[in-house]
Amino acid sequence: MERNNANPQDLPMAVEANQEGLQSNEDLHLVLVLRLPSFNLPLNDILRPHFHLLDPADSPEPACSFLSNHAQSVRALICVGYAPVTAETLNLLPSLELIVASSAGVDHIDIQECRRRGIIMTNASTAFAEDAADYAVALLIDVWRRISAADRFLHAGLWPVKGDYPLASKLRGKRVGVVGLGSIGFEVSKRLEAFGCSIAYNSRMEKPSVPFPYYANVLDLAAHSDALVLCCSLTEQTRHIINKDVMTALGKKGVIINVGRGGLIDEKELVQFLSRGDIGGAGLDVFENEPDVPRELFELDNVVLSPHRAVATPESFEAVFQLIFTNLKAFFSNKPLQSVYQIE
Ligand SMILES: O=CC(=O)O
Repeated sequence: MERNNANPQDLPMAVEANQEGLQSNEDLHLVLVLRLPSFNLPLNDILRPHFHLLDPADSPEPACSFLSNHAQSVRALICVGYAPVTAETLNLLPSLELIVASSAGVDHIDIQECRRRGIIMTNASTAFAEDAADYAVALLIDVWRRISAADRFLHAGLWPVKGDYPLASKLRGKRVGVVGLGSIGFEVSKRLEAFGCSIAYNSRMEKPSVPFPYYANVLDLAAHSDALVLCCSLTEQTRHIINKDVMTALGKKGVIINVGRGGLIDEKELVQFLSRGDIGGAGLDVFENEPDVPRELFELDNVVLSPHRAVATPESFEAVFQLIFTNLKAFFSNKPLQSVYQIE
């Protein structure tokens, strides 16, 4: 999947030219890049003047032997997109200290093995937060106001035939439960407050600095919400956090928006609940088995579907490249990292 078609020279990167007096490739810090070959970002071109990049995808050698032969002393790894970083891969990298992920979600990385090894991880949710939040709110407005469904009604020429389109639902006054109040969830709550919604949240821990009511479990949050917006990471603890009981608690008018990961929802149950009208609607940017989307969802007018695009704008990719650069530079200069992913 091509994530960005921007040319490196078009990127208004604030990455200054080699200010540290690095003269040759040998002077540059060694960084391993792991990416699926189809992931073709201009990131390597941007980083190459500053770091000595090892990219197995550019080599004819099989990845395993490339890592064994060339990556024994690598201390920093950039994981581009959703390239899996398994315990087996990590075993081939005995000197690894840092993984810089270019994504917000890190469920493709064996984070427990990282914790065991004391490997620090950074992710990109701060760089993606605004775009992901805009998209989540857009999906919610779309479901409540039935914009995509009304669009289909007009495209099908049904207005003159069927008359006025049914009324939809107002945002102001609705209770929205945000699941995961990290950088993305926080941006969602700021936006929805401005629309006159009341916000409550569930997160790994209560956040004392946040004025919204906290629910320690999602079931209680669902029982007190008109919509749930899922913004949390997919981990062993959050897999299928939205299950049958939570959907029942949310109720027949309840709406679910997911910009996190498909695995946060028991998708088979969701399809059943939506098909029976046991919840009110859904806006889904992510799915359990992407790019496969349950076909039943295509038939439902109260469901808005999107192909995992919530975070993706050229501007957010620029911010991610900047973040990756800043974190790598800080790491090699023994300075504090700009963003650290807290492994539980
Ligand atoms: O889903 C997108 C991401 O995790 O960056």
